[in-house]
Formats: sequence, structure tokens, C-alpha cells
Amino acid sequence: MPKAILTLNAGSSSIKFALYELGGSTQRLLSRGAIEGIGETPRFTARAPDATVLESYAWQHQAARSHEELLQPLLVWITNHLGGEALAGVGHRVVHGGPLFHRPVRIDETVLTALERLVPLAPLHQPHNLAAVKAVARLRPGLPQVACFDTAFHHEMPAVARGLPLPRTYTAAGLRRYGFHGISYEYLAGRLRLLAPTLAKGRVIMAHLGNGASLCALRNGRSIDTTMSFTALDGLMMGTRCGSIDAGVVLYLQQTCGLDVAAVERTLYHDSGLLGVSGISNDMRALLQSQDPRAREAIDLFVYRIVKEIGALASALGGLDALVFSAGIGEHAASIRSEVCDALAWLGVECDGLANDRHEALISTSHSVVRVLVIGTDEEAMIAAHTAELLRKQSLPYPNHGFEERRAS
Ligand SMILES: Nc1ncnc2c1ncn2[C@@H]1O[C@H](COP(=O)(O)OP(=O)(O)O)[C@@H](O)[C@H]1O
Ligand SMILES: CC(=O)OP(=O)(O)O
Ligand SMILES: [Mg+2]
Repeated sequence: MPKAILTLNAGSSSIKFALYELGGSTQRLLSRGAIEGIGETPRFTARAPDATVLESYAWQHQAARSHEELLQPLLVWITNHLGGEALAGVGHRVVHGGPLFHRPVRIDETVLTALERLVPLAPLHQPHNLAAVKAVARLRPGLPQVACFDTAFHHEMPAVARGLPLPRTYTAAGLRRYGFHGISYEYLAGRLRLLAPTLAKGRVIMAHLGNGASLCALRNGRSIDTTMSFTALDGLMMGTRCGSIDAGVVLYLQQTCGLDVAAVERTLYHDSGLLGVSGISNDMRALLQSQDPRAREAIDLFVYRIVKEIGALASALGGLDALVFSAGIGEHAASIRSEVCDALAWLGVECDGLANDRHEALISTSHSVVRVLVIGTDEEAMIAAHTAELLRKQSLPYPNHGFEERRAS
């Protein structure tokens, strides 16, 4: 019976998963899927690598459901699908690793407690990431769980890129720039090394444009700066998040508009960005199809902020050799890519319209000083690789860890 790794990326409205067979030194994708519609009418879908549906299950009634209740059918399906209990471990996307965690780590009670303390630094993600960890610990005590961090890839950014110009008492307490989407950037850096090894050693900017959006500047495959910072609220405008904003706005919202802390958090994380500016949707597809001028205004601001931040990161890199688009918008929205590229003509970016419309891997012309690429990201594959590596290092079979100790006591 083959051993397998399950990856979980738990968010507020969905839990994305992937199942990999554990080979000698590689992992083979068996299935990918999601539990979607959490908080409304949840449904679970598992697909084969070719996207055919293997299993689909909808809960009967709309209800607030625990992660445990939501993950139970997934674990049962995995057991049946694999022909027995064959999971070797679960790898989680955990968005914030804070100052302590800068590589994947086996999760025990101590690790979990440390990660809980980071919830205020990633209120949109961390509580859901950790709820999935706790649910798996209850459903499958003894099953090894590994946390892979969005922040880890940026850990070695130069000190100047990590700094925040605040009094030392605060920076000493951990207030610094961390950066996110690192699992995605690590995957993309690996893909670029395979596709264009020489280019990968150069000055590269990657644009992860999904619901959350950020840019990463890489030199020789390593992050030297990124647009998100202490929290995943900084940098680019996003689906519902504002991105970089004058800190004075936060004071004004509280002091003059009378918003309390919870209302400020809701405004900046949930009600801003594409949704807030358009008043229509946080979904780029809906905005691109809309005739409403507010949709265009939101898209213009989204593109403008990307272009401006690319200029800033190109300065940090001292020039630019390659620009990589990725994630939902970056991989699929040709018009957004072409608007960004057109505005970067001064930097030597020249987009090939036909290649761009066809979503080809290389979308710059042969004259373009900067190579422009579209690379699909795969955070799940990266999490599976890290989880498998860590479990191998700790050599199978696994010793019992903190969760069981607590249960036994
Ligand atoms: N064909 C498309 N054209 C334009 N935007 C798209 C397309 N497909 C997906 N998107 C956009 O991608 C975004 C979601 O990106 P994704 O990487 O899936 O986000 P996340 O993983 O953070 O949920 C949404 O704004 C969605 O509208
Ligand atoms: C860190 C972050 O913004 O993640 P996501 O894009 O999944 O919301
Ligand atoms: Mg994502």
C-alpha cells in the first residue's frame, strides 16, 4: 500500500487540498480538490490530476460547521481511495511563521502555541490554517503534521529590506517586514531555474496576483525584497485588502470616523481593494466583464499600484532581467498583463500581444530587454515536497509527538 502525503491550505471560505503518493525522492499527484462554500453550503470535491471528478459531496443543510466536521469526509475518502489507512503525514500552508520559524517544522503543542500568538499578524489566514491543524490532530491523533510558512522564503532578505522605521523597542519586539506568498515564490523560482537557468540567476520580479497579491524581487533565485511586510495587508491592492496605505488613514478612521479596532480591521482586510473601490466584486473576472465605470476605476488602480511597485523593486535590484506573472489573475488575465507591460515600456518591457493572448510561457517579444513569462504556481506541490523531505529526515515510522501526549494525560 503506497504511503501518501495530504496538503491542506485552509482559508476562511475554502480548504484546498492535494494528495500525493510518496515515492523514493519524489511525490506523484493523486488528487486535488477543495471544500468550498464554508459558512454557506459547503461541498467537497476531489479531482484526478486530469481534472475528472473522483468524488463530490454536499452537506445537506446550511450551517456553521467546524473544521473537524468538514475534514472528516475528506479523510474518510482518502482512506477509501488509498485502499486503507496509508497517510504518512499532512503538510499545511501556515501563512505566518513570525521570527521563530523560517523552515518547515513538525507541529507539536509547543509549535502550535507559538503559531497561535501570530494570529493578530495574519487575521485573515492564520486562524483558519491552525483550525485545520487542530482538527486533524483530533481526527487522526498520531498522524505527523508539518507547517510550511509563507514567510520562510523571505527570511534571508537583506536587513535593510526587513527594516521598519519605528523606534527600536518595537523592532526589537519583532515588528519587522516578513513578506508572504513565499511557498508560491519558492515554487516559481524552482520552475524558472528549470525553464531558463541563466535568467533565474539574474534580476527577477515575480508577481503573484491572486486574491492576495504581492511582488517579490529575486537575485540569484533568492528573495531580496517583497511588497507584503509585517502583515499580508501591505503592498499591492488586492481582492478585498487595501495594500499600502498612509498609516495616518488608520488613525483618521479611528479618531475622526469613529471606527473601533474591529471595524478598522474589517475595513482594511475585508471591505477594501477591488471590492471596496468597485463596490461590485473582489473577483477580477466580474470586474473585467462589467461595464460599470467603477469596475474600470478599480482595475486601473490595481494595475497602477503593480506598475509603481515594480518600479520600486527594479530599483532595489538595480535593473530587471525578467518579469514573471503567476496566480489566478497573473496566469489568466491577459489584459491585466498587457496593461502592466505597456506601462513598463520605459524599463525595456515589450509584450508580444499574440503570445500573451494565448497565455504562452514566454510573452515578451524577441526585442524586449526584459523577458516576460507566465508560470503557473503550485503551492501544494511545494508543501508536499517539504513535508515529505522533513518526514524522511525524521525517518519513518514516526515517534508519537505532543498531541498524543496531551491526549494520554
Ligand atoms: N480567467 C480569469 N481571468 C481573470 N481573472 C481570473 C481568471 N481566473 C481567475 N481569476 C482571478 O484570480 C483571482 C483568484 O486567484 P487565486 O490565485 O485563485 O486566489 P487564491 O488562491 O488566493 O484564492 C480572482 O480575482 C479571480 O477573479
Ligand atoms: C498571504 C496571502 O495573501 O495569501 P492569499 O493570497 O492566499 O490570500
Ligand atoms: Mg492563493
